[in-house]
This record gives sequence, C-alpha cells and structure tokens, in this order.
Amino acid sequence: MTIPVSTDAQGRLAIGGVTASELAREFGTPLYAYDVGVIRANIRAYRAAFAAHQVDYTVSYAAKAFATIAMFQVAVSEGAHLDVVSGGEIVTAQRAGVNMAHVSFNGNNKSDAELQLALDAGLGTIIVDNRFELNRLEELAAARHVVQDILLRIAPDVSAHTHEYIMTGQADSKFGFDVASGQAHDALIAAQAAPHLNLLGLHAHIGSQIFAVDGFVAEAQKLVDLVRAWDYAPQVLDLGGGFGIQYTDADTPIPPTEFVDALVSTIQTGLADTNWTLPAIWIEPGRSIVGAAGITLYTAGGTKQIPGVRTYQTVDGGMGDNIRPALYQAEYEAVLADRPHAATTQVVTLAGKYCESGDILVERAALPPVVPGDILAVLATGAYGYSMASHYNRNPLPAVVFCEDGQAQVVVRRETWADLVAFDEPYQHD
Ligand SMILES: Cc1ncc(COP(=O)(O)O)c(C=O)c1O
Ligand SMILES: N[C@@H](CCCC[NH3+])C(=O)O
Repeated sequence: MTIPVSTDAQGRLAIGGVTASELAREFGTPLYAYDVGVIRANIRAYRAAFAAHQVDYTVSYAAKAFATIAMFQVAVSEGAHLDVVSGGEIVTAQRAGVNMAHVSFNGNNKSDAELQLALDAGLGTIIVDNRFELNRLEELAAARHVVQDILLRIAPDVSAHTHEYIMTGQADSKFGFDVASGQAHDALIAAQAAPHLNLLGLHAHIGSQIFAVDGFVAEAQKLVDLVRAWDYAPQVLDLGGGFGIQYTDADTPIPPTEFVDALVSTIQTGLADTNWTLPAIWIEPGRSIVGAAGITLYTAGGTKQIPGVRTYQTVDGGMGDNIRPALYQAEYEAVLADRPHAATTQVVTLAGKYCESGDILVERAALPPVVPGDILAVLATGAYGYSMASHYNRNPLPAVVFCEDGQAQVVVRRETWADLVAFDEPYQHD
C-alpha cells in the first residue's frame, strides 16, 4: 500500500477519527465515507498557494466530482466558490444555501431550461461554450432585462497526458471555441457587442488527472498569447481543473503550490509588459479536493480460485458505485479495514457483484488473508465515484457518510429496493 491511511488506537483504519469497520457496522456497506478534514485541508492548500502571491483569485470546487448538499456546504465554508454543469447541480447548490453569485456554470450543451434556471437563480458567471449558446443566452437574458457575466470557453489545443476520455483541451474536442478557425475571435466580438452579456474573460480546461505542470503552463501561455493577439485585457482568466491525485504508487501527485505558482508566474510574466491590471486567476479543481478524502467500504463475499490463473475476491458493490476502473482502466488500492498494515500474503482480483465481466474494482490487490464478512476499503474513491454511480442491475445507491473529529453523519441516505421502483409506473395497454 502506498497511500497513507489513518488508524485508530488499535491500528484499524479510521476515517475522520471514526473506525472504518464501525462505520460499516452502523451504516452498512457499500458505504462512501469521507474524511471532511481532508476536504477542508485541500481547499485551504489551494487558497494559501494563491494568497502567497497576493493576486486576485478564485478557487471554485468543480461540483461534478462529488455533488451533494453537504459537500457544497463544506466547500463554501472553506471559502471556495462552485463550478456546476447541470440544472441538478444548480438546484443542489440552492438547497445548500450557496451564494449564487459565487457559482459558475460550465457545459457544452446547456438546455434552455438550465440557462433559464441559471439566470433566474442569479448565477455569478456562465461559461459560454459555443456560438449557439452565446446567441441563446443573449436572447434569454434580454427577455429578463438582465446583464449576465460570462466567460468564453476556449479550446486551448493543449493535449494533456491522460486517458483519452478525460482529455478535453485538444483542438478536436466537443468543448469550447476553436481558435485556429477564428471562431474564438468571432465569439469575442459577438460577446462584447451583446447588450445583455458582460464578458469577464476567458476559460480553458485541458483535462483531468494530470500531473505534469507543463500542460498547465502551456494552457496559461495559450490564453496569454490569445488575449495579447486580440489586444483584449480580460478581467478573469479561468484555467479550469484537472490536477492529479495519487491512486497507486504509479501516481506522483504535485503539491497545489507547484501548479498555482506555475500558473500565476506564466500569466504575470506573459502580461508584464502590458499596462493592464493583472486578471483575476480562477481555477476549478474537483478531484484534487475530494478524491483522497473518500474511501469506499465493502463487505467481502466469497472467493473463486482458478488454479494457475487468479483468485477473485468478491465484494458487495462494484461498477455501480465506482465505474472508473471499467470506464478508464483506473487503478485503486485496497486494504483490510481492521488490519490496513498487515503483511500482504496474496494478490487477488477484487470483483464486484454486477453482471459484467469488466466489473473489477482492483485488478491486482495485495491483501492479507480475507474471510467473508471482512470489511474491505478501496482508497481515494472520493471523486467521480458517487457522482458517476448507477442503478445498474437495479442495485440501490450506497449511503454517504461524513466523518470529522470522531463524529459520523449520514449526508446521503442509503437507497432501498423500494426506492428503486418508486418512479416506475405499471404499463396499461387495452
Ligand atoms: C470544465 C471543467 N472544470 C473542472 C473540471 C474538474 O476537473 P478535476 O476533477 O480533474 O479537477 C472538469 C473535469 O475535468 C471540467 O471539465
Ligand atoms: N469522470 C472522470 C473525469 C472527467 C472529468 C470531467 N470533465 C474521472 O473519473 O476521472
């Protein structure tokens, strides 16, 4: 195991000061358990990194990584703003009591209903992705006699080193205005001329789970070059999210200060010889705020040993609560909750309970002996686990519990089998 874990006085895995196996006993499994202190520390680290530069900045938590009322409350209590991508995330923010002026709205195909909700809710910034949306937003804002602050999302044509499906900044992307064809410049002119839109600046995002600082430097430089070429002094440059975290020993995470220092210095240096006010620098981290804070607890089921091939160790969850291994070949580490530091004696494949051969949580999990009923913990599942969960095979979604200072609180209740059929209507055909 390479990921550091906390333990209680008996050496058992602890989450926010609560013993993991006790969480499992009290709240059942599968269970998403979060150490709230880690979420707070991650937000503080980004904010401190910016504060050290004395620049105008905003750290917006990218809600898509894990969107619940409780999470939004914690994020804003630490001074983070929020970046949302759907009507559902906007309504969750409203229910969490988030100041809507601190919410930005991303997305490549926002519906009319979502844009209307955003305007009516008074969202601070809408990050306009394409020309269709720019025109539509102007019409909707005009109908309401409001002026909406916007950023233009630019496709920065930076190919980040990450899985193809989570790479978004290259030119051939469904996101943002293309620069080379002149679409981005046309959008700038149109946005500046739109009476009900107030252009604050530009946005870009290069992808997710990125470790190399150079991708972010290239992205910041692209935006700097662009605003210089356009002779346009932006009030805001938003560099998106995508900062990588450690899932296994193959990952070498970079501290927030390194990313932030590189972004700030690229923008400062790049604009040093202009007489412009330095734009506010915004970022939108999701995974690096919540990923390491979350652990999924499972109850071990039986094993299947195939001599000379492998041993499957089953658990009571799987691809319905964590689709990332099946979708991106994502890797995780697992520990036995009551003996996280015990010597490992076997390498098993941690398999879920879903009707799918690809329902594997950890391909090669080094573990001590496991017996049915043991609690297994998959580490660093806080981002894109719950938020990408599904009801596949009609399995209910697990509960989410927040742990802090030795206290545990359910913040999303466990679904029941009855919940699963609650929206179904019988078919009546005469
Ligand atoms: C526009 C935008 N901002 C922020 C994020 C958050 O990314 P991450 O969770 O990797 O920090 C994403 C997801 O990749 C995104 O598409
Ligand atoms: N959901 C992806 C990342 C995509 C981020 C959204 N643009 C993951 O689990 O890694």
